[in-house]
Amino acid sequence: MASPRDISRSSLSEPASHSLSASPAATFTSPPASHGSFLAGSLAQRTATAAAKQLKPFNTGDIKILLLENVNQTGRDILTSQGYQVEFLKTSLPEDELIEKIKDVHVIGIRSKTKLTAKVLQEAKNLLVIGCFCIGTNQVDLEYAAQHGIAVFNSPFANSRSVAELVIAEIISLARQLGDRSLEMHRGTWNKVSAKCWEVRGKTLGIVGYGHIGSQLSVLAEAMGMSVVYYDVLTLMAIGSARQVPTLEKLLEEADFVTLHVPETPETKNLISTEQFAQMKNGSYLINASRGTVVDIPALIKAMRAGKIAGAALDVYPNEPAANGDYFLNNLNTWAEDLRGLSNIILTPHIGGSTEEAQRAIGVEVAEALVRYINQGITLASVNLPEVTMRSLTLDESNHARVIYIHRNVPGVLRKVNEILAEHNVDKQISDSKGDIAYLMADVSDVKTEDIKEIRDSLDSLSSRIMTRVLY
Ligand SMILES: NC(=O)C1=CN([C@@H]2O[C@H](COP(=O)(O)OP(=O)(O)OC[C@H]3O[C@@H](n4cnc5c(N)ncnc54)[C@H](O)[C@@H]3O)[C@@H](O)[C@H]2O)C=CC1
Ligand SMILES: O=C(O)C(=O)COP(=O)(O)O
Repeated sequence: MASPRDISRSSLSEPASHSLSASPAATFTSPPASHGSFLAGSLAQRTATAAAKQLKPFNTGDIKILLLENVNQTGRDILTSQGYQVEFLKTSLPEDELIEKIKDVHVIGIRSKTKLTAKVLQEAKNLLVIGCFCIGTNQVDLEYAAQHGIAVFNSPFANSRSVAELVIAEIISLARQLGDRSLEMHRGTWNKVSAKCWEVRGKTLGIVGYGHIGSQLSVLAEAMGMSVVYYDVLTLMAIGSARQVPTLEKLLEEADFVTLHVPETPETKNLISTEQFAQMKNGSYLINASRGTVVDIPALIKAMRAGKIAGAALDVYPNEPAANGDYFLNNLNTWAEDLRGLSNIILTPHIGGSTEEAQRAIGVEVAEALVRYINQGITLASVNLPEVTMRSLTLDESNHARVIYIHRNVPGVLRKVNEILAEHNVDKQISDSKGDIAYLMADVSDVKTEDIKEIRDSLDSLSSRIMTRVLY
């Protein structure tokens, strides 16, 4: 019986194609009822990248990839150069269209907008791996993906500097009311004022979440003569003269500028709400370039109308549109009109990580992780599967197969797997677990096409199996 992630035998009889330009026609088995195994090649097809002296894993032209949300050209080039079939869209998709498209693909690449919920992922019967071409992975049901053997990769810090620089710009812009002055000039009004405009030198910046972005920002802010305090759920080493404070309340009491750099979690939902605004200094400023759910926006509107908060910069919103255009926030959020009517508020369309440098670096990092996973089964830097790596097989090892067995982490599995592999020569084997998911990789030598089928079928029959892949 055909297995869910099998590529059909008819396509396997064609030679592997790795051309840059053409997407080879590939035949796929129709989507089966449940997740299962992935046979990615036959022994007859073994070929190699001459330069790298590495074995090509299978007919890469059979792999279908859907890239959404304008993933950078660098990433697209890396994926197409492998010979994969790459479909590219500039926007994210509404849920019904996403469900239709995801049914067919082995790989999906997204950014922060596309919600890969359990409802969507359960339709993705062929899906092997998700690439988040961004930092945040809150838009993906990571647990569901792990339980179904779908690896998830992201780019943990390639856009951190871009976000930190945007925040620096916003600190000065808010202190000098630059947004309002510029708008007035655009409307033809000359309004030269110094009242309630400040230097940032000597002021205190409070950073909530001292991770990649928060700590980078700390360095830049100190260089401008600011004092830095930070609050984090972890005890973290201070950079420069920054100082960790024990509670969020303490930070809010001390800071002239509060900036948020936490992930979206149940704990960070409405982290800054009415009570927290009351704890902030009179005339202080709030910046949110983390996730829209972290700030209670109606409470912010009230605090700004009351003059408690002198200015704010928001880059992220609880509901964001799928594509660029003349939407505005009003269609998605009831408070949008009130927000737009406030003074000294900078509203940007989630551009914290949107620089050429960041997008190029993310494209390369995530695409390379996808290629390593698709071709070699390497899970290094995966956010939801155990990290397992083995070196690539070389041309001299053309009679090898790489067996990947993703399984429930229950007692006795290794014994059963080794009984299956015992008939062959296992050159290398490595296995690791993360929670109740385990990942095993073994390189087996002197195997024939029939052996591969037998190994795969035997592993598929084990009750612990989540997914089996046999490469080469
Ligand atoms: N606006 C934009 O374009 C971008 C937004 N982001 C957002 O920024 C967030 C932060 O990014 P990174 O600094 O790279 O993440 P990170 O994971 O390096 O740092 C997050 C820090 O927040 C801390 N934290 C978690 N929960 C907390 C809580 N309840 N209270 C206080 N601290 C808490 C963590 O311990 C960690 O130190 C991302 O999760 C993403 O949502 C990231 C990149 C671009
Ligand atoms: O990297 C992140 O988490 C971001 O928020 C940036 O998202 P984007 O790639 O601009 O959709």
